[in-house]
Amino acid sequence: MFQLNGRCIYLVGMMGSGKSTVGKILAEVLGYSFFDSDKLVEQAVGMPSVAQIFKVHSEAFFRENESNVLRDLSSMQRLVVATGGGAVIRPINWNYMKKGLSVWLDVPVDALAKRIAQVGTASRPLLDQPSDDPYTAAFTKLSMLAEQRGEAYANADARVSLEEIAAKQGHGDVSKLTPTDIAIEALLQVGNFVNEHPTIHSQVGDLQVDSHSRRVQTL
Ligand SMILES: Nc1ncnc2c1ncn2[C@@H]1O[C@H](COP(=O)(O)OP(=O)(O)O)[C@@H](O)[C@H]1O
Ligand SMILES: O=C(O)C1=C[C@@H](OP(=O)(O)O)[C@@H](O)[C@H](O)C1
Ligand SMILES: [Mg+2]
Repeated sequence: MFQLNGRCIYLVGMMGSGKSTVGKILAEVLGYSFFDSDKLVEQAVGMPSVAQIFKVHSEAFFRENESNVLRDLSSMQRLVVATGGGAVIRPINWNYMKKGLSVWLDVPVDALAKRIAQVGTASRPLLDQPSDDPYTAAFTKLSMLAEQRGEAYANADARVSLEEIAAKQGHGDVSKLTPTDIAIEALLQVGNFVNEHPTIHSQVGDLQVDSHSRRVQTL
């Protein structure tokens, strides 16, 4: 059982880790609104895709707009925000995200590359290497990024490790985990963090997570 007091939840993690997919489920369960920061940057810039923003402008231009979006969101309440995978590399973004709670979706690189190969790399400009097949392109670049960014993701308040969930479920296969399994673990980890870092307590709005019955109840 824990209470969020309307604090926003920011999902961080590598491309393909499921931030956008799991974020929508979390928002629904919590009665929060969902925002995808990539979509908000597209709207702010007036372009239809992140890929086009990278192409017409630059990664630096995208990062500047990404920070502006996170700054604007940080003054709001009751949001689940799926950040872009690179949001963690700018310290200023942590100033914004620390106004709420951050959750790292920690997914093995091989699983990330398999997911991305299924949908293609076109929408993720950093992975789009036309000379390679999509799995190899994604795996090679993601391995490098994971190495560079590992410590930045570890700044998050809570970590959801797919390897740990799969081990708990007794099969060790992360590809069997559904977005719902991951959302439930995220709620449990957020609950642990909130309970270990108590703020002023009130009974109304407390959340009770029961991972066996898969129920989340607002008291
Ligand atoms: N638990 C999961 N199992 C299998 N595929 C998933 C899972 N979560 C997300 N995906 C798929 O992986 C891809 C990347 O997910 P997405 O939510 O867009 O990640 P992110 O926003 O972190 O880049 C999407 O095609 C999505 O449908
Ligand atoms: O990791 C990154 O640097 C990026 C991740 C993307 O978002 P997703 O993590 O939702 O794919 C998007 O912001 C952009 O292509 C850059
Ligand atoms: Mg996304």
